[in-house]
Amino acid sequence: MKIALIAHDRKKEDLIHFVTAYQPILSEHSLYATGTTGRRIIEETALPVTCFQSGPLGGDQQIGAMIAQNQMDMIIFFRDPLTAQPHEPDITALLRLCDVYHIPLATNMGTAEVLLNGLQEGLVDWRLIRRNRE
Ligand SMILES: O=C(CO)COP(=O)(O)O
Repeated sequence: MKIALIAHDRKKEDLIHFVTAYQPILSEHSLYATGTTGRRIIEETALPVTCFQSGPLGGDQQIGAMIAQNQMDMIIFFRDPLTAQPHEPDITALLRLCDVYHIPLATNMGTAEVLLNGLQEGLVDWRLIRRNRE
């Protein structure tokens, strides 16, 4: 499964803790991330991550493009709801594409845990069928 990991600056620490805790599950999948988030994960875990541009420089849009091409299966995006982001339109566009293409999306740790446990249980296997059909 192709999973994108994204965190705003004040949520990066939370994401590192989450990724560390769920490393056994995440290591079975292909991981993608916006630039700074991805580099932090690579530095602090043993997981391989394909890094896109930093979010404000187009990383959210690159992940959105993968969704539009049916090449992304899940988004874990720890947003900071208390800080204005210069690239807010890109963030909104990414979340919108998740809804357009029915891509499972978690924007906080509670939901992310449910998603990864569901992934383990096979609840997202329909994505593989859908991705391989096109
Ligand atoms: O801004 C982001 C998502 O909108 C995250 O980008 P970075 O991972 O480069 O910090």
